[in-house]
Amino acid sequence: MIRRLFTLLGPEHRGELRSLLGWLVGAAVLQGAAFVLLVPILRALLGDNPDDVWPWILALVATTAGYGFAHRVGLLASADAGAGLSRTVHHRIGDRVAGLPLGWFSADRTAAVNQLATRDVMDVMGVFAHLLRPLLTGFVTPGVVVALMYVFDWRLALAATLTVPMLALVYRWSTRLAHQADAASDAAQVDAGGRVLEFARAQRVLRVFGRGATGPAARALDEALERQRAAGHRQLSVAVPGLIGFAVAVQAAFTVVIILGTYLALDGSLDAPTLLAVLALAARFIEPVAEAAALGAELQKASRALERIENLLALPTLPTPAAPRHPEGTGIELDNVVFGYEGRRVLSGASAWLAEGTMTALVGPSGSGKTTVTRLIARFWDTDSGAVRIGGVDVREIDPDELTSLISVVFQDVYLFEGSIEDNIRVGRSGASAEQVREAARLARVDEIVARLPEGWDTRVGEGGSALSGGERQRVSIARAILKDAPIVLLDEATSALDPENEQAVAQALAALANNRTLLVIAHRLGTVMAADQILVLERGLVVESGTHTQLIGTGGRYAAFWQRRRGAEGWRLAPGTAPTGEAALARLPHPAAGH
Ligand SMILES: Nc1ncnc2c1ncn2[C@@H]1O[C@H](COP(=O)(O)OP(=O)(O)OP(=O)(O)O)[C@@H](O)[C@H]1O
Repeated sequence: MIRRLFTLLGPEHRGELRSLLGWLVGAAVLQGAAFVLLVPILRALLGDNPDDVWPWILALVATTAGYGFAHRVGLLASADAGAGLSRTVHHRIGDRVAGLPLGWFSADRTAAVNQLATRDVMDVMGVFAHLLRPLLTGFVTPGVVVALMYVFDWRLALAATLTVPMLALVYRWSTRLAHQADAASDAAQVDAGGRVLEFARAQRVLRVFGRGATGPAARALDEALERQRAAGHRQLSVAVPGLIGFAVAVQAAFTVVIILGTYLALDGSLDAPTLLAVLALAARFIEPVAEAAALGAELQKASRALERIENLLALPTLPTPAAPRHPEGTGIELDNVVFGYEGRRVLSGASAWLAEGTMTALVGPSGSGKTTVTRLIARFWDTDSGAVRIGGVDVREIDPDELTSLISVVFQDVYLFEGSIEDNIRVGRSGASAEQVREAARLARVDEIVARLPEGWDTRVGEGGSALSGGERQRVSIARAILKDAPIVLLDEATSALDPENEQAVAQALAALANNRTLLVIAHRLGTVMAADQILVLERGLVVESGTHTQLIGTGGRYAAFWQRRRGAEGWRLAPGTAPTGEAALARLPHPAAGH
């Protein structure tokens, strides 16, 4: 366990931890020595020459002072090590989580990471802060006593030594029982935690259907909580016999020593003062040893927490290039890209070229992999085969920081942080001046939103940005991207129905963003599709058509069929600001499954 902790913490903490261990072991050894000094002191006091006691008393004072000092330094070092450990482990977890592919973050795993970063780190930290000292005292101190007893009476010392394997066996049995019970209870607890999260997240949907407190989600939660309660109960009933068993074993071991001591004393081969001292020692030891046994269960718990942390830290992150290359330009190439989620193929050889500084609209039926294409360009995942290149360089060979600085992503579901609109735009570039933020806001027409808000720029938008409409949130997000000024923009257009004014504002914001940038838009509005330099039609995992609106209409393929349909649709006018929302329209692109 200690070795695993050393590995987890890395070489920078090694010296500090070694000295902590040194002080704690030193304190335990001195404590054992101080206990054993009772024997010569009692012998001298009760012997023929009581004045012989003084050197022993001096030795006792020196040993006790040494123990006090080492104990104090050890205690302080324990607390420091605990705090340092939790900092380091939190950083390690943070670094690893930041490098994991986004696909890893399912609801269950998010709950597990939550538990890992809070409870598990605390449990592991507790090893240094609270467990190590009493555990060492419980094991090292009696060990030292037994070893030193050989100096005074080898027979009693031998008897005490012989009880050690028996104690060790019972101890292992008792901690194994505790381990089994705790593992089951931990699993039930994580499950219940996950269900609580799920229940809270699903509230909106559940309430719409009027099933908040009685539906299947609530039942699943109830059942998970019941399993947790039952596991807790089982945990106690399984672990308690082990603890009692160990306490009985400790008592038995000392009873053996005392009986032997009494026998030897009656026999005349052991003097009364030594017997008295042994009795005193025996009485003192039961408590720390039993306490250490109880802590063994805690140690097991910390060991399991440590294992979960180790497992997380062993997860493969997206590999970073050993010798990063700089892209030349911002043209994007999809070269025979094959990709699937957990084995389910989404893209099966998609190829396309997005010329630098142009706008490409990506269209295709729902689920055809449009969002996936943008994720692969931003390297949220790596392709299974084929390559995504930016400026001629495979994204896997570009330094991750450089890749991040090259790309702005505007999601469809824009998340706004608790704070003012200004704070939210500044996320794009934290060092931007107030003027730069205002200019970006003006270009994305966020200033109009600000004008109608009660406290203007200082209005707090609230977590998630619920104070703003979907189109307005997307305009804030576009302002972020304008401020970031990355040469590549990947944008998932808002599908929510927009009023004509908002529609026009979003279109203008997009136009401002497109300015000289390589822009890929998952287009849901026909106006956007029309404005693109190039349209890519994605279907069955392939780019089945590419070209301008005029070219694609001319070839009479998928896009043209969709277009014909739209032209026939009632009320459809192709003018900016009045185009019908495109999601429904694009969803009617002929789908292979529909036999087109
Ligand atoms: N994280 C994920 N894990 C597993 N499957 C996923 C994940 N994300 C998307 N998928 C699946 O991959 C397929 C393509 O999804 P993607 O979101 O790329 O399609 P899309 O064309 O953008 O769809 P839409 O227009 O509905 O947003 C879908 O079947 C989807 O269910």
